[in-house]
Amino acid sequence: MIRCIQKFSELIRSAGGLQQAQQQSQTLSGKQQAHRPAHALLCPGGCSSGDPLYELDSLAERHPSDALFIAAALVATAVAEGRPASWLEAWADDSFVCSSGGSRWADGGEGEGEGSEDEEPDCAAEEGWALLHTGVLSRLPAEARALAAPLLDPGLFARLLAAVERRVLPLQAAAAGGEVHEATAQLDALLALEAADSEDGLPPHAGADAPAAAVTARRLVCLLSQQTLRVSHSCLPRSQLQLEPHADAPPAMPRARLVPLRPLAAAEEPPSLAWVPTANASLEERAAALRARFGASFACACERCSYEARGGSVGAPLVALARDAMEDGRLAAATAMLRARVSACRTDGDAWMLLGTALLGSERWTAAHEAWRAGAELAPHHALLGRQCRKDRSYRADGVAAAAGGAEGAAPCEVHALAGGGPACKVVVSRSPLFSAVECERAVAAAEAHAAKSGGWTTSRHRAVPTTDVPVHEVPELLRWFNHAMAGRIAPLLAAQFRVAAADIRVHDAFLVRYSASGGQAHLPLHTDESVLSLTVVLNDEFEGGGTFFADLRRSLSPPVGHLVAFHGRALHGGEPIVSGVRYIVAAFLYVAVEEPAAAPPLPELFAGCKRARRDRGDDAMPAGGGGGEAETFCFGF
Ligand SMILES: O=C(O)CCC(=O)C(=O)O
Ligand SMILES: [Fe+2]
Repeated sequence: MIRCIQKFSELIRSAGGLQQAQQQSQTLSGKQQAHRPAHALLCPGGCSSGDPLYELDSLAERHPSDALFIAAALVATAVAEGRPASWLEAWADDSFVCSSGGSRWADGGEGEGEGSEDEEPDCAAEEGWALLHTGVLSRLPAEARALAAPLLDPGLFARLLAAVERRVLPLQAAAAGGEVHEATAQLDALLALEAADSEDGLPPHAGADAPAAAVTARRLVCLLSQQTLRVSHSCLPRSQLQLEPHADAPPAMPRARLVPLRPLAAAEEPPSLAWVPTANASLEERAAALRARFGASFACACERCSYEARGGSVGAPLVALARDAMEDGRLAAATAMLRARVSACRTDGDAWMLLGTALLGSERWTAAHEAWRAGAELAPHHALLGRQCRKDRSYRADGVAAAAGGAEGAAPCEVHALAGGGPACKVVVSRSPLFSAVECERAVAAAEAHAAKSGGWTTSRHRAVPTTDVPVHEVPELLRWFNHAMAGRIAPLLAAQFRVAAADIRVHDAFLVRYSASGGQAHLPLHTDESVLSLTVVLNDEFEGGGTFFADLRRSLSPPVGHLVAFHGRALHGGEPIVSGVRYIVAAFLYVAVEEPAAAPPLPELFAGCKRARRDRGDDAMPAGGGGGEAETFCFGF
């Protein structure tokens, strides 16, 4: 049996997004990469009977409540994180709200309610401490043992157990019984205690700049049912633990649960979690971590280990392995697995779709679109592939590829060089309008009419940094206008400015964006686009503020109606907040078709030096309204 205490840092990371998740009522996803030192100290997985941690596990299991388990987790956390004994003392000794009865663990007078004196003395506290003490010390390096000793004190452990029974078990019961208000109120009190700790100069719980939500996670760890944690290890885990808002209306107690990371690789696949860091860890690194965790004879037999050990194997769940690799950012490995999959099973639409996505993530735009096209032909009933290909066709039909002329006659531009150095590392702004006011008005009217009859503007087509928009290819009038403009006016301008062949420019996505100062979206946070080149076309001027903000330039560019701003997709930029009115633009993400020799990245020399930017959105380069958090990559939807 493998039972694991907790993936603390995963919970903390999940909880970091908790408020966001509550707002967006969506669960967090994606495999978390985490170091789990507390778990490593306590996990009985791989141990056999006689090992103190195995015995502690059995003792905790025999006990009717989770108290022993939780108290041991707290001690292991304190040891693993180098906390002072006062951190555990604060847990054990505070006069924290105690709404339930007394404790069976309390030693002489520590238990609060009636009953504690009368109950049978329970030797599990002593026995539990002895097992914890021996087991944890045996896993610590010699030099860490002296530091851990004060945390492994028997009296402190007994008081901790008492406190867990007093405080945590009622919380658990309240949460389980649906008394979410009661549980939330008590949790708040715990958080107040935590805040007092920090004011006293105790180390903050999850690093100096951890968000407050991380603290919540620490406490919530204690609310988890042991049952949730009885899951075996796999380097290709089926699930992960996540904190989620309670389904009931807020204020409600968030809860942790196992969430699937992917579809089953095989019908009989058992549930699994990764108990060692697996993202970007080699077979050897994982094996070493697993041996350290589960004992010298532990050998992982998961699908990923088997596949990697044999250098690829027939019958491996390639799509599941590829998804996992993509989550870790191992895109070349994912691409190879998916290529193997689609040559073995040419009609696997999911594999073709993912292959395109992996190629896109590697900025192999041409190959990505080609994979989607080939997939749609071979798996004609695959809905996503079908949509993608219809979209690609709509921008090609009478569009960019038809641009006969080269750069000759292209409209002149004002050029702003960006840091990075390559010839494409710049922003260009047309010196004269490319579009008449009438054309722009018509485009806006077409988008508004489409939104009115099709249920409104879309707000979630783009994953990381969504705009409020209407996809150009879904509005025939807009599409005709846009394709015509691309071929005749935009592509020649881009060809002249960015030294690419006009006929090679392809549209990856195009959309008409609406910003509103009075409700709706008023700005777009800093981000990079999923494109080789991007452009915006200004469609109106009935607003104040606004413009396309460029971090490198530290300013917004906001030319008059009909003008175009174009830049390479790696430039960090955003939509400057508007302060009044409504702002409309067309935005387009473009790539350049290349004859791609199998593995070469496209246009290496053109973009040399233009690293894809990753900076905080809260950077002072961003004017008010930028918000906090990470700069994101703008990914398209349909
Ligand atoms: O609002 C703007 O000017 C920028 C829009 C943008 O960056 C985008 O849609 O990706
Ligand atoms: Fe953008």
